[in-house]
Amino acid sequence: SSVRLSPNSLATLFRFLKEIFPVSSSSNRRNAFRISSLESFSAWSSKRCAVIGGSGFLGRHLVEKLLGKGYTVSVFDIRQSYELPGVTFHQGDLCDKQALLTALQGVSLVFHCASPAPASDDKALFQRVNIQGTHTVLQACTEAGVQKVVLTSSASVVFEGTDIKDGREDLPYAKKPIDYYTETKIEQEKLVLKACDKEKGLLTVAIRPHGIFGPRDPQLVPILVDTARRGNMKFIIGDGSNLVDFTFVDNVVHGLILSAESLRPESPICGKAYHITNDEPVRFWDFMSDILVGLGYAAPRYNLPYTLVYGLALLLWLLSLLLCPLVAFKPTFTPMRVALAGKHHFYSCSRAKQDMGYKPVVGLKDGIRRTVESYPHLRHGA
Ligand SMILES: NC(=O)C1=CN([C@@H]2O[C@H](COP(=O)(O)OP(=O)(O)OC[C@H]3O[C@@H](n4cnc5c(N)ncnc54)[C@H](OP(=O)(O)O)[C@@H]3O)[C@@H](O)[C@H]2O)C=CC1
Ligand SMILES: CC(C)CCC[C@@H](C)[C@H]1CC[C@H]2C3=C(CC[C@]12C)[C@@]1(C)CCC(=O)C[C@@H]1CC3
Repeated sequence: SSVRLSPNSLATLFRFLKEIFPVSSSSNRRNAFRISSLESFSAWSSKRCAVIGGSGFLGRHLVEKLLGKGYTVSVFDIRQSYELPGVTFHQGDLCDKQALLTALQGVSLVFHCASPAPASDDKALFQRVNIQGTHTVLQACTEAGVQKVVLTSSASVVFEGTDIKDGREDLPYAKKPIDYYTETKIEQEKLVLKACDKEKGLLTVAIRPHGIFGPRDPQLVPILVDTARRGNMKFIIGDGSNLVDFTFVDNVVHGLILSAESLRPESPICGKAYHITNDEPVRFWDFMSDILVGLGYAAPRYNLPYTLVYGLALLLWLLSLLLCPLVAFKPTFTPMRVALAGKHHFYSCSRAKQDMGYKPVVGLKDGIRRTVESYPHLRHGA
């Protein structure tokens, strides 16, 4: 195995030597001599990673799993939401290259999981963070001598609001993305995949999860419960037969780590995108009902025609735009949510199964149960 020299490699080597040759007991010294080749240096440094967006929902689950697998983790995020032994926090904006460079010292693997929340409708913010910011992340990775970048993209990059059944990765990117979030996730994925360059020693891959749920998820369950508490979860949009992928967070984490560990110059995954889901498409409204009933709320019962609800959502959204200088209101049923609730959108994971041996580690039923149990404060009557 080879070690690529980078502007940071001397500092990294120095830290490595300090770690394996501490001034200490004779048993430590014996250990130090056991790990004395360049190969072990390479193995050591490949266990040092950074999680950009590590304070977020997915990022934190990823950090916890990485620690359990013996990685040393640096978190880079605009906010610090927790503390954990073994994790170094670097608070900063990913558009700030200098701040990133500090966090990437000695790191060989970067997971990029940061994005503004999809519910925000701030075009400029999405462009700045997801496009310019990702460009800055890639520049910083190159300068810091990072060898692998794993992006959390989204299966939505191919979703235009019309049915997708068993969609594969070769579907074209959405020509009319449903919102700014999706529009900028497309550009972000393109940037990261294009940056894959074996000659320069930077390998990249994009993981595309869909509908992530699990403990501490800040959007799916809280939005659902909020809608139910306001008495608006009585209706099923469309006939209720549309199949959708929801992905338990542990499966996304598994896919991310698997891809990082499979990412080598000779691997077929370099510069490619991979769908990672639970691989168990489910009726959208059955999934919502399972969560609602699990938390003590009634399941939606009355069907409404899709086009009627979509039209109303569009009208409300336009009104909210027109009236925003006078009254600030955010409709629950945005056109994007209506499309996600009323259309088929499920994806094939066969590429991930074939190229990296992906298999979900937690089934849907189990994932739902664990999620419901993790929200005692959102139970009906709590
Ligand atoms: N949740 C889902 O269903 C899906 C998510 N994804 C992708 O997975 C990734 C993680 O999503 P998720 O965990 O749900 O999102 P979260 O919002 O929980 O996590 C994202 C984290 O990134 C931080 N962040 C935002 N902007 C910046 C910035 N400029 N610099 C540094 N950090 C920043 C956020 O801080 P703050 O909260 O303060 O903004 C947050 O801590 C995202 O890339 C998302 O696009 C893909 C498919 C589905
Ligand atoms: C009010 C109800 C009709 C729907 C409530 C649930 C929704 C909040 C969620 C159902 C599908 C989810 C989803 C995402 C966010 C939360 C939902 C809309 C994403 C847009 C998150 C970011 C992505 O990359 C794609 C996701 C698709 C599914």
